[in-house]
Amino acid sequence: MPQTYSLHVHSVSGIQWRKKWPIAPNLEVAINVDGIPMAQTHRKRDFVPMWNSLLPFGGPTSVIGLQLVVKKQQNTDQSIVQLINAMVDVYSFTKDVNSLPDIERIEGVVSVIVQETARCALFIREYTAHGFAARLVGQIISQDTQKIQDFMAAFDKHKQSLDWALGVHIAFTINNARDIAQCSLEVAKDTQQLEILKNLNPVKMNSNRDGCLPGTRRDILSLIITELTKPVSANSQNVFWLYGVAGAGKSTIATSICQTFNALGLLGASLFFTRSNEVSSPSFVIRTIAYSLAKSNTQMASEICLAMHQHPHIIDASIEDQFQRLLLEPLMNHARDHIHGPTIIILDALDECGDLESRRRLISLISNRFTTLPLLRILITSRPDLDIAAAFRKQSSIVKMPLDIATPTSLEDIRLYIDAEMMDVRQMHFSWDLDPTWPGEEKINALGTLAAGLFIWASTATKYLRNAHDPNDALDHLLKKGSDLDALYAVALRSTKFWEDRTFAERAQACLAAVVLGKVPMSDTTINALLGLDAKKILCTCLFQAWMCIAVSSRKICPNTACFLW
Ligand SMILES: Nc1ncnc2c1ncn2[C@@H]1O[C@H](COP(=O)(O)OP(=O)(O)OP(=O)(O)O)[C@@H](O)[C@H]1O
Repeated sequence: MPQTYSLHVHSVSGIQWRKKWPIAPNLEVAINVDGIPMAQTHRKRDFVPMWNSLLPFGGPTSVIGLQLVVKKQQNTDQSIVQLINAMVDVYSFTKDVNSLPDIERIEGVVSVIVQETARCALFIREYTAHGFAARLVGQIISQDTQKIQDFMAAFDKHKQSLDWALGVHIAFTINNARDIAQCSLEVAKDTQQLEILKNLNPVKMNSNRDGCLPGTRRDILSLIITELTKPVSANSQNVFWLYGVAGAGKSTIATSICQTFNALGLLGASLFFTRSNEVSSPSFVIRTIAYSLAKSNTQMASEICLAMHQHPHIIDASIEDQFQRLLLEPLMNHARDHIHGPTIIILDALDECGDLESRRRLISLISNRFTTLPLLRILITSRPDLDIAAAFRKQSSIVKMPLDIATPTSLEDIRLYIDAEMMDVRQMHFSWDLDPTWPGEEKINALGTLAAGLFIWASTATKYLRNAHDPNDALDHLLKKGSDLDALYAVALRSTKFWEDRTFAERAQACLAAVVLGKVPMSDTTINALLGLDAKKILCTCLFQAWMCIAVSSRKICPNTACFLW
């Protein structure tokens, strides 16, 4: 089956092939550098200049740059120098790029090599930024020597695979090579250990989602990857909070980050909470992270099994105890003997994990204690719900990353998304014989304006068009009707659960109606007067998202929206 590939280059994390849209008649290659589209081709001869153009970002140039730095700083550390030479050696094939027989033949091997390069580069960065003084006196920890040897063996094997792939046929060595590449991050194979670990009773959350459309979210993805891969030093921040309104695209960004680090073998755990799912409970969080970490690293598996042996009732203990015994202590023991690249933990949609009451202690644990965890970098996404925002905002060691829907880049991302989705709509409705440029730039822009930076609106609108009988009619209807965000606002407002308080609901109803009918302006003073001080905070929280959307897009709220609430 012909397939499309895009080659993503991150200046910090290396290169990554991503399979996308298995519909192209030919192999199609798109190159993005740090998310910025550079080129796209169907033909091999176009691939050569593209490949050359990315060398400064992820190819030999940066590897050689790294070599110089390390050599200068650390003449005595021959093992690392040898490792870097092995990396450079593997890239020597790029000189022969003109003689490549066929991209398809080598894509698998190249994919593995670039992933391995990224992991190796992260290891070297960590290595050079960590415990440098100790190595100046010639000390190198035995585990690190082993790790360097593993990397070198893997590069050697990749080089052989590449020669083979170039000379013989399609590179099905990928599986074999990938096995070797992952040898330093072996899963816990010991069946006895696995049996013990199962007692953690972890939950499985569906992470089978699509990440960002290539070309979208490049700024924020690049920023997050850069932050997550910074070498850890004693005072560096390791918890990152990406927050934004409902439907802004947070989970999709988290999915892309998850896929990137999973491909690099650096993902420790990922939990995607959903409100409707009973396993999205705060009580499962710590033990599920511990289980995933153990599965991704044999030494951590041993440490956690030991902790479970020493504390047989840990599963029934408080989450604070679980944090101490199953995460903090094992990680501390592990960190003492190993230098690591980052291990990434992703907690997506924290606002959907339990409710205000049940997650109170988890939020406190995250804001006060997660920052002390060695080795881990933790990415958290959520709406800015009051409890989460209050706890995280006051904690200076948590990095706050707002996902602003009103920026020109967000609006452009949505436009890109609508454009790509329209291609699908055209293909789906081929019987209408739509023009290849349908629906045209003007209508795409109009849809983008209506979406006002909200991906959820754009995705709902394009779903509606896909399912419509006559897409032309449906599109005109949609454009005439304006942005029917009522349903979306209703979900956002209702999800706050404050509506169960009858007094509050009645007051808010009156307040909202007055604002909607234009009797009073929407201002803090009005809200104060109508709801009283106590309710002000609540109102700020629960209407924040919806009203912010309206303010951004300069649209008026429709009275029907309010009707959904009571
Ligand atoms: N960069 C993107 N590329 C393609 N689709 C996207 C992108 N961002 C968001 N979407 C689509 O928009 C919809 C909403 O996005 P998402 O669920 O990530 O928002 P959210 O901010 O996590 O919302 P909530 O707070 O309600 O959980 C999804 O259906 C997703 O497929």
